[in-house]
Amino acid sequence: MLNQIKKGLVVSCQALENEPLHSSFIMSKLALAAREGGASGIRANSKEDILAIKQEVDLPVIGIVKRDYDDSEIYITATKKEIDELIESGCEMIAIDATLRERPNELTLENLVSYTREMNPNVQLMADISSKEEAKKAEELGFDCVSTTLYGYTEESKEHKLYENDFQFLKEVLKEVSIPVIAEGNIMTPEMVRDVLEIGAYSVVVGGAITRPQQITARFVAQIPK
Ligand SMILES: CC(=O)N[C@H](C=O)[C@@H](O)[C@H](O)[C@H](O)COP(=O)(O)O
Repeated sequence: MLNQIKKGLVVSCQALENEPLHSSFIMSKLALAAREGGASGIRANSKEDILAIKQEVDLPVIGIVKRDYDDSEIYITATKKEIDELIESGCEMIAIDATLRERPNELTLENLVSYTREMNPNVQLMADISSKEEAKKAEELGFDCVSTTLYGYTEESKEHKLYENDFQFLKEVLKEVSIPVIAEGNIMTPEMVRDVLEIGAYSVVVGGAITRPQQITARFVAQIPK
C-alpha cells in the first residue's frame, strides 16, 4: 500500500453513528467520488464500511475500528478484537493508536503489533501518534509508517493543531524517524496538502475537509458577517 500512496492523497471516508452521513453505502460512494477526483487511497472506519468501499473502488484502504472502552482513552484500533475485524475486512493497512496511553485490558502496543503480524504478515501497519516519542517508539516496534493523526487529540497535545508554526510538529517527527511519515489531521485546504508534501511528508490523509459536509458548511457559515 505504501508504494501506491507515495506523494498521493488518501481520503478518509468516515461518519460515526452520531453523524448525518453514517452509512456504509454513503461511505462507499464518497470513496468512489474520491477515486474519481484522483485519490490514491482511502482511510475508513469499521469492517462494514471497508467491505462496502472495497465493492465500489479498487483503491488500497487504511482500516481502523473506532470503539470506546471504559478503562482507556484509546479508541482507534484498541484491542485484538478490532485487529481481527480489520483483517477480515481485507484492508491493506491497519492504523493503530500508538500513543503511550494505557490500552484496554492491560494490553501493550507491542502485543498488538506482534499479534497483527502473526495473524497476517502482509498487512501493513500505521502508527497514529501524537508526539515525537511515540513516533520513535513506533519505529522501534516495527510499524511500517507513522501518521500525525492524534496530534491535538490527547491530553498533552490538545492545545495544538498540525498546521501551527508552519507544520512544526510534522518537521520534528520527520527528523525523529526514518520510516515514512504521513501528514494527517486538520489539513483543510489543497495548499496545505502541497505544503506538507513539500516539507517531506510521504503522503497525506484528508478527512473532514472533503467528506464531512457538516464541518464544511460550518466553516462557510462562520464567514457570514454578523
Ligand atoms: C482524531 C481522530 O479520531 N481522527 C480520525 C482518525 O481516523 C478521523 O476522525 C479523522 O477524520 C482523520 O484522522 C482525518 O483527519 P481530518 O478529518 O482532520 O482531516
